[in-house]
Amino acid sequence: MTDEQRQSPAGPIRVGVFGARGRMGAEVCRAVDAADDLELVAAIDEGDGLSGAAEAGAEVVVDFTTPDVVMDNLRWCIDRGISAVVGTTGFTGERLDRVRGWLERSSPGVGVLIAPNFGIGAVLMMQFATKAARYFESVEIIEQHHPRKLDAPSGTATHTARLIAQARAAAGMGPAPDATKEEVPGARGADIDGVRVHAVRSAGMVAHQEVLFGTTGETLTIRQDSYDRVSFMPGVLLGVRSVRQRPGLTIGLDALLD
Ligand SMILES: NC(=O)C1=CN([C@@H]2O[C@H](COP(=O)(O)OP(=O)(O)OC[C@H]3O[C@@H](n4cnc5c(N)ncnc54)[C@H](O)[C@@H]3O)[C@@H](O)[C@H]2O)C=CC1
Ligand SMILES: O=C(O)C1=N[C@H](C(=O)O)C[C@H](O)C1
Repeated sequence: MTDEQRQSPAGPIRVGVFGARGRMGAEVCRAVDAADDLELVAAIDEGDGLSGAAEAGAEVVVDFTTPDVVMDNLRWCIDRGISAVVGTTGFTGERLDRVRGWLERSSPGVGVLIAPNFGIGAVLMMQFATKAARYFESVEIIEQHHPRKLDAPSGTATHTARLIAQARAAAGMGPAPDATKEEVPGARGADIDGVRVHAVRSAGMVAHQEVLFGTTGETLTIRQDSYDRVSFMPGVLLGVRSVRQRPGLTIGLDALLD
């Protein structure tokens, strides 16, 4: 990084992208390139080495890689005082605690935003589902994705299930009643904090989720569909523009939309 690069606080935000040749990373590179207030200074994928981002003076890194590598990437950013916007999945409670620990020991002002879903509709779908949770005895989540997705259930479905379980617990409700004996293991989906989650993988899909609630005589379905990865870009760019004003760890896009 040159002195000239360091001395441009009012200039465009200098952005690095990790996972730049992936489906999401490539879209993020295009979106950053097209934004007047952002400058794409590093586009890094597997095998490139991360140091190019520091050498180019990245102030914010956007990570869309894999659950296997994202923790090392984040540690690398935090150690160098680079803020990060993370869409990569795989964040358990234990992982989030580790990130918080790194941030407590980092230079002040480093922000990390980890969002299971950057789609505005998806954020609202999770909020609506959380609001509905206490009114319905039954709840099931059906997530549907493209068949090249590496993980199941999706980060969004896992996060939604946890939010619903917390809302039910706060209302004094336990898991949804279910008398079914599985004749084939997995027939009833995964159990996340007492909420059943079903993962569909199909050609022709991008990212979709339904939350199905049921009570006596009625059901409520809350559904969100991302038909194109551009749907995630307004949320990602909002994160890039905001993350340095939010030192520490922010989980989810909700706080940035208020
Ligand atoms: N939060 C959100 O809104 C969204 C999150 N995702 C998540 O983002 C992640 C990526 O998804 P896709 O782009 O579909 O996957 P992808 O497989 O198309 O892209 C991942 C990229 O990361 C690269 N990579 C692997 N190791 C790396 C390393 N050490 N350094 C730099 N690059 C590395 C791969 O070579 C690949 O190009 C997944 O976890 C997915 O679930 C996807 C869409 C939206
Ligand atoms: O891999 C994807 O495509 C997506 N991953 C995220 C997830 O696991 O929730 C977000 C969105 O569903 C797309």
